[in-house]
Amino acid sequence: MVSSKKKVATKKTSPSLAIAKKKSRGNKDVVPVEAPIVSSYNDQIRPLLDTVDRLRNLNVMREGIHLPTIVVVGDQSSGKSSVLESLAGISLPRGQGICTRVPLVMRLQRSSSPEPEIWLEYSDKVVPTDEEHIAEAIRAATDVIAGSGKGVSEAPLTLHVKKAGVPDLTMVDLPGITRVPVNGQPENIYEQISGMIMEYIEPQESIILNVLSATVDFTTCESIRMSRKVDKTGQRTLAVVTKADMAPEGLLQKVTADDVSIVLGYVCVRNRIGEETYEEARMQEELLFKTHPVLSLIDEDIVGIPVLAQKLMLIQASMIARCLPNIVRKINQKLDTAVLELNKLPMVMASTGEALMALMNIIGSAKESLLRILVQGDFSEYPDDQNMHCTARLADMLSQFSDNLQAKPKDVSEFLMDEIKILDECKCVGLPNFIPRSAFLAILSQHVDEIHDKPVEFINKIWDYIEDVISSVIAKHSDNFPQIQSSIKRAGRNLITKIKEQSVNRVMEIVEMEKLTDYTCNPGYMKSWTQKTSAQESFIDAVLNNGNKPDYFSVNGFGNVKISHLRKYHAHLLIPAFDMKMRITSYWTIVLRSIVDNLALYLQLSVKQLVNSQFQKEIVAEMVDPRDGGGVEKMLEESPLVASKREKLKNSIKLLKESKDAVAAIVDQNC
Ligand SMILES: Nc1nc2c(ncn2[C@@H]2O[C@H](COP(=O)(O)OP(=O)(O)OP(=O)(O)O)[C@@H](O)[C@H]2O)c(=O)[nH]1
Repeated sequence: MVSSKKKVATKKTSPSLAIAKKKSRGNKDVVPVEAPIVSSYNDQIRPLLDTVDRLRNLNVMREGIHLPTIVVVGDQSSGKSSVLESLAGISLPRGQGICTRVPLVMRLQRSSSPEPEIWLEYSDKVVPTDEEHIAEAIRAATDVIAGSGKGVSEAPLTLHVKKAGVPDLTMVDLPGITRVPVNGQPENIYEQISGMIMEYIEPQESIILNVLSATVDFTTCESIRMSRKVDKTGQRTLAVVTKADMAPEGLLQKVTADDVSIVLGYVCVRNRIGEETYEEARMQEELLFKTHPVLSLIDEDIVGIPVLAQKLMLIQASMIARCLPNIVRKINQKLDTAVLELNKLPMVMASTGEALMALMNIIGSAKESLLRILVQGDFSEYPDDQNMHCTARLADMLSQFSDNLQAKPKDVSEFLMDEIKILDECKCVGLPNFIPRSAFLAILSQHVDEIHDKPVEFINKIWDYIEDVISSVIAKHSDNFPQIQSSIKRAGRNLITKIKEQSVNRVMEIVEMEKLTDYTCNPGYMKSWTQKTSAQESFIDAVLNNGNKPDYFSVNGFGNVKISHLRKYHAHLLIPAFDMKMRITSYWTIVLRSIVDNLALYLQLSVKQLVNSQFQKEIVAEMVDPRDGGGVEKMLEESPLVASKREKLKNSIKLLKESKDAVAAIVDQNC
């Protein structure tokens, strides 16, 4: 009967992940008496599995190294736990509704002992159990981890099964995906479960065992949607179709059509039902696929738990062989980085002298950094942080200030009126064509008052910026001494406050000086004044003599200005007013430039002084100040942060070294 059966379904396994050997359905001997994953255990594969197992034992995943793992996913009640049970020949919690509420890592290990050893591990606890009580023990452990309700938890539970007839195969069973929370489940149950599933199936090293119930349309399965997100082409997805007995019609078409693109292929199974023993269940499965009028048409290479078991073993072995070189590389890389980081941590200091030395080193290296970024324009230490490219940022700020200072102010009064008013107030008995110096100084003072705040604002902004820079440089260089960071930063802040005060005074002096004296040796002044004043005669003519009485007149450097309001003034007031306007305009341009120049030079000088001497002095003074509990002494106590960092790094190094040893044999063999 078997030989006459038409084989229709084709297998889609990739050549590297070849399927298990065929078995005759007529031969009753193939029904396993123990767990089904037995038979051909390849001696070449065994060392690979052992290596990964050792790495898993060492918990190398803690270091962010993913190991090849079979991850079982499926919609709720699709039969995930039943499949695992069938594979391992043990009872797991099964039923309607959510049973698996935490990631269950199932580690099957072949053992030569006739007595199975079974134990659970979770939250540093080891709970021995036996075949009859596994389900109960898992339920109890799940309640401890995820609470007794219906909630889920990300903390894994590991079930070790050391038993004759099972190979080293590690699978992770995850909670079934549910869209709608059932009674007592949190509202975000879907997000919680799907997040957990994604975390397990995302690594390229994971093999996705997608459990699909024959009773549903595969294209609507949430687990398919999720696995396709991380494995678009289905290269690392294998589908197990459960409940073949419940929905035999159309199953053949479903697995043949492969609407959901599963490259590693499908295996249709019938799990244990009710109180059947595993032996009975396997026999029933065998019988079902052999005799059922529809199911018997499916290719025998893709039906039954024994086929699934063989297939998984080969897929896992092949995945391990493929991933191991990369795992070895990652272990070495992570080990190197951890050793380097540990070496960078400061020594534990035994005396004040050592602490002082360490402090001087911090100050010295911070000072060097500041010198490079603030004075020399060398930002190689911070290539990607533009804020720390200080000379450029300071130049930007200066040029912005210069533009802002020299921006033409909006004229509040009409053309020449300020000058006329001041001249009128400064008039005295004397010849009319002399401009009183007091009038010129008065108008100059008016101009200075208008811009007075800008240089002060600028200098404050500059020091605020430098304070930020100093603070990040200090933080970087004292990273290993968090216990003194606040004192050093305080010293930096105090220093900037002092410098700011001095600078503001200095800047105000620079500005005030401009009020008192009108002086420049800049030839540009005479040139500009001569140019501007040459239009004086025609201007006066347009205001006073032009019969057309024009309302506007074009003045060089001012554009078309209104002149109609000036007709009521006498020429002996208009002429000096025009002259004074041209003088003050020519002079003011020079004053503004000189303010910018002075500030720029002053800034350079103060930054240099800050870095070269004040910085070091201020920090040392702060750190040895006994009022503050002696900052240097604080360095003797290792900060808890560094201590825990040191501990963590040491643990990582130990684990990575052990992992390196664990893979060494395999690496040597393959070299
Ligand atoms: N008839 C039949 N019933 C099955 C088969 N596989 C599983 N079941 C039943 O389907 C129900 C759900 O199976 P489980 O194995 O608990 O499903 P699960 O996906 O682990 O469930 P959750 O972890 O709660 O999402 C149980 O009552 C099983 O007995 C099968 O092949 N045939």
